[in-house]
Amino acid sequence: MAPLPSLPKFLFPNPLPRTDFTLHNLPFGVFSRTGSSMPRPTIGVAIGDKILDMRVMAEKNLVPPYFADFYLNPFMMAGRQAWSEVRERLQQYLSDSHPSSLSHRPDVVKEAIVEQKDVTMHLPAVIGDYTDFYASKEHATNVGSIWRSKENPLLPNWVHLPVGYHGRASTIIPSGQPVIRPCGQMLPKDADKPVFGPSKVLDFELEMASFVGGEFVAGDPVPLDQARDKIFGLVLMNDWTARDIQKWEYQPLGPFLGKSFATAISPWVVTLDALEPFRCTAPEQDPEPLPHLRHRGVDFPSYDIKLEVAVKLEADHSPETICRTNLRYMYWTIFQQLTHHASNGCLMRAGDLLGTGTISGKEKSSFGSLLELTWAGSEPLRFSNGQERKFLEDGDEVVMTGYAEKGPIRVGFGECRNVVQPSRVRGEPVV
Ligand SMILES: O=C(O)/C=C/C(=O)CC(=O)CC(=O)O
Ligand SMILES: [Ca+2]
Ligand SMILES: [Mg+2]
Repeated sequence: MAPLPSLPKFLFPNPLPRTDFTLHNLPFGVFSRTGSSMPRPTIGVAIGDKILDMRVMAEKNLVPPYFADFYLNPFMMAGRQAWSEVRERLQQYLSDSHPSSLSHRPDVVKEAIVEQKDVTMHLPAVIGDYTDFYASKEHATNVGSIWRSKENPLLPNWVHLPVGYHGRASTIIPSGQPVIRPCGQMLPKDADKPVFGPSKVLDFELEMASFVGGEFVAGDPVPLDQARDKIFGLVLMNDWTARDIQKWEYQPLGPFLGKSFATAISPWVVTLDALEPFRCTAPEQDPEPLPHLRHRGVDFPSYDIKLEVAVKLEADHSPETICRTNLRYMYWTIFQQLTHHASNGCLMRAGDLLGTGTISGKEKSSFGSLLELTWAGSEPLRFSNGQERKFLEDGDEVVMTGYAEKGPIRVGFGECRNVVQPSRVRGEPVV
């Protein structure tokens, strides 16, 4: 099949220089028109710098009625076949030459095409449950070396299962929303008693996350060879973390208030169908996992997705890249994560979010958190304007981006961007 053009000519008579949101991509999100007196969440599909309003498309019977919903949960629940059929129809509507092309329907184009600059993006789904994994061997080895033991950085279970914890869904926020520096308990260096106050060691974690979809039955596992049909798509994720709160609270039950204050995701969900050309091998697993977690006869269980973190220090500073990594470095795949999660009979629901865990590579420049990049603050990062950072300061903005590219095909995730605001107690900054 000849590759699709990047964008349809009838909507983009002047080609855009480069876009994440090509005809190959067609990611789904939820937006509202900025400044409208009654903003209501509306499902949209990103195309170039525009959005196709799916409520308008549903009202005109061009797509199934669940696209008139506020959120993507009903579509996520509809399952793999519906996802692929809708994708095919959208590619026809947005092509220049197909008989169903919207180029023949200027009335629909007029109503259904919105400029991205005129909207506010929201969370794409009502997220019932959120789980985060710890699946990059490089990341787990780094954190284990820094906090526990250089000799034995990984606990014995790590190579046998994707370690995870149940996170907080209520504080998942979309890109663009500020992150308020959290308060909490921490143990100052050399002190024997904890103190309470704003975190001094605020960090990001570069991750991706899967939106789960399809129907699930409580008690039934998700066999690994069916897991691909139960993941709707992926987003970028920043698992904001207060290292001082985390370090004091985490034993023996794992992350809690050091992470539950904010988890940010990029607003456009890129479907696995769109990512199909970018499937790739995952790192070899040694020891071999137990049979239910073994990828049998699947050569390409991972995805080649390039990921970056940039930090903007002040208004006139342009974001500087501090990390470049790739989803393909992750030891436990997104499918093994889902299968492990459901292996005890735990009910998954369409719209649940599974964070991959921080994605670090082998090189220092590919570490996915400041804890690793500055080795717990002992090696500060230097920026071109002369400033240094061990961890994040108020006003710093973290910008995560990701894309996959092969020949003429580009599928990007847009960005996940949040600025740090000072800590608040009853609305007042804490001094
Ligand atoms: O090693 C630890 O004690 C904790 C590590 C984490 O920060 C947990 C986490 O969020 C896992 C991850 O993102 O990979
Ligand atoms: Ca994490
Ligand atoms: Mg977090």
